[in-house]
Amino acid sequence: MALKASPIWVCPRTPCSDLWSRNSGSAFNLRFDLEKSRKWECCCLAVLAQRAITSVEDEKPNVSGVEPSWGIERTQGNESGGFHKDLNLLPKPLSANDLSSCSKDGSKVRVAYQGLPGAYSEAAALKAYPKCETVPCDQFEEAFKAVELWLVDKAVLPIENSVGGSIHRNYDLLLRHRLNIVGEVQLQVNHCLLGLPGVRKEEIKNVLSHPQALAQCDIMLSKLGVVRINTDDTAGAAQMVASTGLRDTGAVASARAAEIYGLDVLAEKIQDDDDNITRFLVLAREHIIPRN
Ligand SMILES: O=C(O)C(=O)Cc1ccccc1
Repeated sequence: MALKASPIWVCPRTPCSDLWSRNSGSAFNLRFDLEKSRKWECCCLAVLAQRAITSVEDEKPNVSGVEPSWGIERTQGNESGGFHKDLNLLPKPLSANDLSSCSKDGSKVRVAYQGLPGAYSEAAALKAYPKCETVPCDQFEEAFKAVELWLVDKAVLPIENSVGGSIHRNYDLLLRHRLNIVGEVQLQVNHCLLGLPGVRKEEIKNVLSHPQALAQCDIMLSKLGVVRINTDDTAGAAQMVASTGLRDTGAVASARAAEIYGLDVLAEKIQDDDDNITRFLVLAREHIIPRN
């Protein structure tokens, strides 16, 4: 059974669905984003133009002075007239430092993710861009669309887990959309059993969570003999426990979700495998162009 999180926003971050709703604030958002996208395009063009100028200026005429010799310098005093490559002009490999928290126009990067505040995907977004504005979306599909429509700069998508393996549905999404993979984040996932304040874990009869999270905590949940109920994301499960006020219902989610939704952590690190790592992809409209 898939439950849907009720739309109670505890955290003041902008939910993705709000970005294209018809209220006046969102219309402003959209105008603002279009304006930003224009600025961004101008900025990109300026960068490309600058690169073109730099490349031309860097060009040293070869012997005939006709053909360009970009990236290649004549060796001084080399009688045979051989050439060597200037290694500084070769593209440098990309590194995690290439994930800047600022977009090209200097504004904060906005990163869409599926779920509510406190979801692991949000943690992944913040790991990739520590100062970013995270934008929660109901579904992955919406996170993709938010990038395609220039409402946000990036999206994060869980793609595989060290225990559960590939998340096939998300590979399908990558094929259906034309976004580029511009980075990856690996997140150590420590699941907690959450419940209403004052509840003991023995009182829990039902546990809500994302199917991956429930599967990763199979041993603990079997020991407790609870009924498992699927939700869209782990933070949504925590929010549901908090909003329904059911004392016999718990959630598998992060310690941060417990904090956000005012729940108690009844048990920590309840995943079967201690080394539970999820790999997330960072997606964007633009390609990464290795810098020179
Ligand atoms: O539901 C979440 O919090 C997610 O981000 C998806 C997920 C679920 C379980 C492990 C890692 C990511």
